[in-house]
Amino acid sequence: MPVDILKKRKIAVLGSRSVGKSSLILQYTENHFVDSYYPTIEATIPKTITYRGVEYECEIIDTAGQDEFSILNSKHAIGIHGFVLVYSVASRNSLEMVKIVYDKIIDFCGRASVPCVVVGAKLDLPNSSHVRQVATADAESLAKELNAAWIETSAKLNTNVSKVFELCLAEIEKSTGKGQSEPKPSTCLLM
Ligand SMILES: Nc1nc2c(ncn2[C@@H]2O[C@H](COP(=O)(O)OP(=O)(O)OP(=O)(O)O)[C@@H](O)[C@H]2O)c(=O)[nH]1
Repeated sequence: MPVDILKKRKIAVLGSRSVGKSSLILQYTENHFVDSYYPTIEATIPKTITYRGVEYECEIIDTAGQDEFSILNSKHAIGIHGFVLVYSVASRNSLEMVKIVYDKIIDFCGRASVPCVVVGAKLDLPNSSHVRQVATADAESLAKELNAAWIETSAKLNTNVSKVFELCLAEIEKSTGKGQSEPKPSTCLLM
């Protein structure tokens, strides 16, 4: 009888400070939301995800918020199968940070592209022009440029939260080469 290969996937969640990375993960893994803000240092959360009838043993890596000057931690680039890049729909800067972080990952890994989902968080915030700073069309077009999936979510209302991780697994599977049984995690570019 064939022995099933345990499908292990590492997913890193990156983006600016306070965009809602931890809240997204907490809602997904523990089904609750907290209004208070506690800056993340770093955490790895195990989660078994069943997607299209297949069980994946995932490690979701929650990271401290990045800015344009932060250096990408090698742990958040090497050995990662898929990336969730989060911005807040109420922060234009945080969308710009998605592109900056993506470019840092690409530079680090020396690959033309990496499996990625761009996530617009805090969808529940009022849709008025003085709150919402990111038009869906702008975010969608950035995701297209990065060859990434895109979705808007609310961790507060649990909208589209599980879809984020399913999309990420779909992107990872898409990147698996023909004849390859398992996707290659990102590696470091040797200079
Ligand atoms: N309205 C609303 N607020 C949210 C949502 N998600 C997160 N928040 C709030 O935004 C703040 C920051 O959320 P975090 O999840 O800690 O953000 P983070 O990106 O992990 O922050 P860092 O650890 O600094 O990188 C908290 O006060 C959350 O309650 C959401 O979907 N809707």
